[in-house]
Amino acid sequence: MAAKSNDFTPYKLLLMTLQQVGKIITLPLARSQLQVPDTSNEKLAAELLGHFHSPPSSPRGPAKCPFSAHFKTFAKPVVEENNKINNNTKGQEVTVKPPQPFAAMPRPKGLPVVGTLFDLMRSGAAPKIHMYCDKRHKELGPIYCETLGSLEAVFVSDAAIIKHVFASEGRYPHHLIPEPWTIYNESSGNERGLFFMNGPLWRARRRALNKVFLRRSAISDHVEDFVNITDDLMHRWTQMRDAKSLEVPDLERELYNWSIECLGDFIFGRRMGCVSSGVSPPVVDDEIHTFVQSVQQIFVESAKMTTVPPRLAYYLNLNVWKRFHSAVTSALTIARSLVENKIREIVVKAETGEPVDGLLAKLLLEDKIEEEELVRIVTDLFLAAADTTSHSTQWALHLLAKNPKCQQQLRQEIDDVIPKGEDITFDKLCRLPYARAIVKEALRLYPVAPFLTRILTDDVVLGGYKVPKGKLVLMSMYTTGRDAQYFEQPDQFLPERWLPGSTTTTTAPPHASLPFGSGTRSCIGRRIAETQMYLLLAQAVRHFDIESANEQEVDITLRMVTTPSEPIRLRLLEREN
Ligand code: HEM
Repeated sequence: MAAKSNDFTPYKLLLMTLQQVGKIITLPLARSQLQVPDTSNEKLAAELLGHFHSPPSSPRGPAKCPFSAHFKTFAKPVVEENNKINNNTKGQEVTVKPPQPFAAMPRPKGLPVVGTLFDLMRSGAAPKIHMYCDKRHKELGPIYCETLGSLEAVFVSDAAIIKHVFASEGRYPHHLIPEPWTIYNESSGNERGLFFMNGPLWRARRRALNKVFLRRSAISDHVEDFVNITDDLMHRWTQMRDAKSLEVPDLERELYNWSIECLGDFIFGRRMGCVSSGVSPPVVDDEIHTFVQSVQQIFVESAKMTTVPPRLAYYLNLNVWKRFHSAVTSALTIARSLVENKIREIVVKAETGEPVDGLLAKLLLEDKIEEEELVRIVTDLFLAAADTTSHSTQWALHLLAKNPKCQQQLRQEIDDVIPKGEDITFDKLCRLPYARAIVKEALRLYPVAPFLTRILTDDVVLGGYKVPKGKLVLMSMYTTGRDAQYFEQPDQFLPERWLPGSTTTTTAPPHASLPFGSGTRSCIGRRIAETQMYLLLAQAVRHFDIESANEQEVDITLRMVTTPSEPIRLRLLEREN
């Protein structure tokens, strides 16, 4: 792609740099640009809820299935009255004063043009923006407005206000799209998949995909394959551990490949070859190998553009932009070929009267989504799935490694629900409340998307201030998840806080921890991701006693998503099975 360097003056370049540097902060928020279920799917949600086994009841109400909170958001959108009543954080109703103008909202002092951008740079820039905003909330309260370069946003860390943001998101929720991806789409005239769509098209596609992604049978049919993939990974880890340190090299890549393998199985109905059961590298054909590498590269290069303003990188055709551009193009090209092959297979089957099923067949034949659009949807599903699931699983394993008692309790639960030698099924995975609590707790402490984003589609009163339509709202989920008013000992890993009857059972409102977002644009892959994570954690503690080999505290570094500041190192001591 040619650089658009015409019409440049040094002054323009400087101005553009200042403007664009401000946008760097949009990048770590990237994951929150993905989202969605559909409020109109009440029937589907009710049907799905009906299918689930109910775990024991909690002090806060009747028993819930692991996914019920998620589906209920589709079934019954919350609507609150805007100006008359406000819920405080304890859920009590308080009469509020008439709303104040937007200009009265607390703001940090900043410079003209760049706002407080230099404060952010001094605090570690984009990779540490979750900490920067956490500090701001402590100074300015649960709602404030800040201008960082060219980006003005309202930051919110109060569960009741967050709930109200989602209740006001309207029929077509709007979120922030990461800038490199917007530029790629604009410059190549390329349209993209679900999380780049907006308005009625997004809604129609989301409804079609909800039917596949949220149906119990859609996931349960794949659990056997997920079990085989995870078994292979465990065998591989057993064999590939370093003889002395017992560590698995490059855990991040191992989990990344596992997450791609599971999603590939879900979408294409076949193994991709990214996970082998032995030490040797997986036998994977060149096309899939390049696809996986390209998808990963897209994240690596996007993350680098948190320090180089993306539009500047694009205009100057910098190497980082060239690599990003070529990775996206390559991923789209290979996704096209994978989808085309699958379509050919479906057509042949349909012609010979063989039953055709699976995600692509449904979208193609029932929902009449065209091939080109399917390519975009599939590519973006891989983008949304791979890093999120692998990093979340990595954090959960790290926390387990540091908490041997939790490992033991998980092992006990698994042995009770799935005695050794019995098949692992979706139903049984739904009956592991402690595994579920571990995942919830890991995601509370390390939310993949530390900020959820919405661009307001109407004027809304938030926290007593009139916020005009079109404003960007960033919900600081990292801060809310670690807020002592919601969670006792907020920095401690205490999975039992999510279980009924424990001394630490949380009474936090649901919007205090939303790792998969909320409302009609929340994560469509939640059930797949959770199923995969329960399975992997269960298998891992069955096979190994896990110890942490990290010598110092592992911190968060945002690289588009919440990632560890140094590689997670696990020592895997094989257990007698
Ligand atoms: C632990 C793993 C995962 C986490 C923590 C996660 C988290 C999220 C979050 C926070 C959002 C934005 C929600 C909002 O703004 O309300 C989102 C959206 C999305 N996620 Fe996930 N996700 C995960 C796995 C997956 C998987 C496995 C897939 C695909 C199968 C997926 C596909 C998507 C898509 C397509 C969207 C955008 C939906 C839309 O715009 O309609 N995610 N995810």
